[in-house]
Amino acid sequence: MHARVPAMTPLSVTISRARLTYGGTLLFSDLTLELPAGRTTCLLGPSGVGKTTLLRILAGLAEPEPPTEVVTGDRQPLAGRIAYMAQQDLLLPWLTVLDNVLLGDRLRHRRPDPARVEQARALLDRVGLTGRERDRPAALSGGQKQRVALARTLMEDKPLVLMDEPFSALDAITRLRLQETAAETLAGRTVLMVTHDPLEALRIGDRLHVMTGRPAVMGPALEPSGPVPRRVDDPDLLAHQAELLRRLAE
Ligand SMILES: Nc1ncnc2c1ncn2[C@@H]1O[C@H](COP(=O)(O)OP(=O)(O)OP(=O)(O)O)[C@@H](O)[C@H]1O
Repeated sequence: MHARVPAMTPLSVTISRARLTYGGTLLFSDLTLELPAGRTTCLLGPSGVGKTTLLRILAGLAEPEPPTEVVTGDRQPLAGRIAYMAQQDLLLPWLTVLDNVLLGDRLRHRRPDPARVEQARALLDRVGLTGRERDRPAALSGGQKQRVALARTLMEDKPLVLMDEPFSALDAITRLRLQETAAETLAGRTVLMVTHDPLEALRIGDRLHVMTGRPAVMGPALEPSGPVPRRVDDPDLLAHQAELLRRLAE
């Protein structure tokens, strides 16, 4: 059975003229990034350039400076409409795998109804963790924990999904599989994903941006054609790979 995240109206989000200073160092100013509705945008760039910080601003976890503005397509605030998968898996060690996936429901003081439990089980199946529902996170490998965190993110019924290197702890084959799962289950969502892997970005991104420098600037969008997930031997993907590597090396 394929678990699909329920359909919802896609939401466009733009962060414009973003500015942030940490301890006297200007990380970026006048940084603008458009996230088209229902599309996956991938953000690449060297370590420390400020990718996570930009994600955290969108998630409401970092305070930007004026004149930063976050504008949504429906002009409603973003608060409460974001699913955020952080770099660390952030699973609660005292909860089972299944209850970690259902954490959002628990936090909203809702007893998960049987349909939600079924959806959580189906998502665990999709990420290859059937049979591990009753385990605690301590019994899982790093990659398995990351898969639970992915299932939890997919379980959240939010129009904007922020993912910070979601597949970094996975072996190459699991990584390819999970990229497919994510691309399929997140279809129709507006997604911003930070990754260090150009191939990953080219497989599942509709738009790719490279962020470089200090203060950081946002490179123009690279838009590989064709539906995602793209095959690793897709000629268009390979053609874009050279351009992406060139931008990263700049
Ligand atoms: N809370 C904070 N207080 C002070 N400095 C911070 C804070 N968070 C991040 N920084 C600094 O801001 C810069 C950007 O960090 P950020 O984590 O956004 O980079 P990144 O591009 O996501 O890096 P990586 O690819 O290594 O995850 C770094 O120099 C970091 O040390």
